[in-house]
Amino acid sequence: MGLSVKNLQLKYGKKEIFHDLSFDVNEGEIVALFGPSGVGKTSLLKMIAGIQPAEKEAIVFTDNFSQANTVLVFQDFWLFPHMNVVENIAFGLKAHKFSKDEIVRKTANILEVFDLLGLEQHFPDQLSGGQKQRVALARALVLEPKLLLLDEPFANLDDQLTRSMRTYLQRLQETYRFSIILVTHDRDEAFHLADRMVILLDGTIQQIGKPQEIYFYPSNRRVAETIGETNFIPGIITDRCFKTDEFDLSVQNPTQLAGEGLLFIPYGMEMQVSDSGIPAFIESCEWIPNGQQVKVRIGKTSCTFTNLTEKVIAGETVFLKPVDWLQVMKQ
Ligand SMILES: Nc1ncnc2c1ncn2[C@@H]1O[C@H](COP(=O)(O)OP(=O)(O)OP(=O)(O)O)[C@@H](O)[C@H]1O
Repeated sequence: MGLSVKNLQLKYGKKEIFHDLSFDVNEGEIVALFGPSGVGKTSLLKMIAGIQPAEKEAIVFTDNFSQANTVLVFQDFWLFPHMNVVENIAFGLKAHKFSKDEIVRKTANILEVFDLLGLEQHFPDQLSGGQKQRVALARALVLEPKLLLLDEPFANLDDQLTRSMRTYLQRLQETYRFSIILVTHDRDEAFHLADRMVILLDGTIQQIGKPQEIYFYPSNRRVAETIGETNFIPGIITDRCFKTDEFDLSVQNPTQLAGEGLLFIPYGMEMQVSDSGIPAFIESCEWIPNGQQVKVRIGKTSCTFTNLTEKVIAGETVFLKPVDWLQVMKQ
């Protein structure tokens, strides 16, 4: 392991932001902290970094992790405007009292790793967004942290730059095997980068799991809605059977619901176009880069699917069979 957060609380004055947060971060793991604005993600990173107080024993470093080798990179980079690129990168090394020779060697090395050669004498206001971000990451990684805390690292970059920076970060992480806690609003970013996601909602952790687990099997309706791309079909649950006027289906019923409930089908669930199953009237088909986005009506409910096994045509009625188990939820 590396970091354990145990029953962590946060209040500002009388206002409780979160309570009882517990999760672990393992060596070499990328954990995405995902939740809406104001849920306390930045405060949590600051507590882990030790720049905001936390209760004793609530943040525990193990193995060779420690607060001293944890580095936080803020959303807006916080580069020192009066220092050039080299001075910004060397700042932390000087503060940690590395020798002059070591500072020169480490700085030269990281400039190369981050593709910053030629920009050494530039000041932050002479750099593009992507370059500033690379300097901010270089300044953090030159300290060789075991744990890197990233607060919305790509929020100020355009889509193309974000994609290339994500790949860049992944490559570095694979090479140096540090752990990352990544705070993000961006679901796709979390899906793309994280080994596990921590879903923070309404002052508590709602679910911890691999991105695919959370996408296909969210623990409740709030998580499903926060992740997005959700179809909910109302019906009646009896044991492991879900029934509507149009179809019935064997389902997963992890919380043993009974009576009125919802069948949850994420847009990306693989649905086989078949000669029996859920009857679906095809309302429209749209081309999307990953295939076809199909809008259908199932009973009275409009649904969207992006992973049908066959092409379909608007106006026809087909039958759909989920390739995997579907899950029911409370209304
Ligand atoms: N020093 C402070 N004093 C009082 N309230 C604060 C302080 N810092 C943050 N807050 C409040 O605590 C809540 C959580 O803030 P925080 O920045 O940690 O959330 P967040 O999830 O990171 O939000 P965002 O995604 O918008 O950055 C917010 O309502 C914020 O206004």
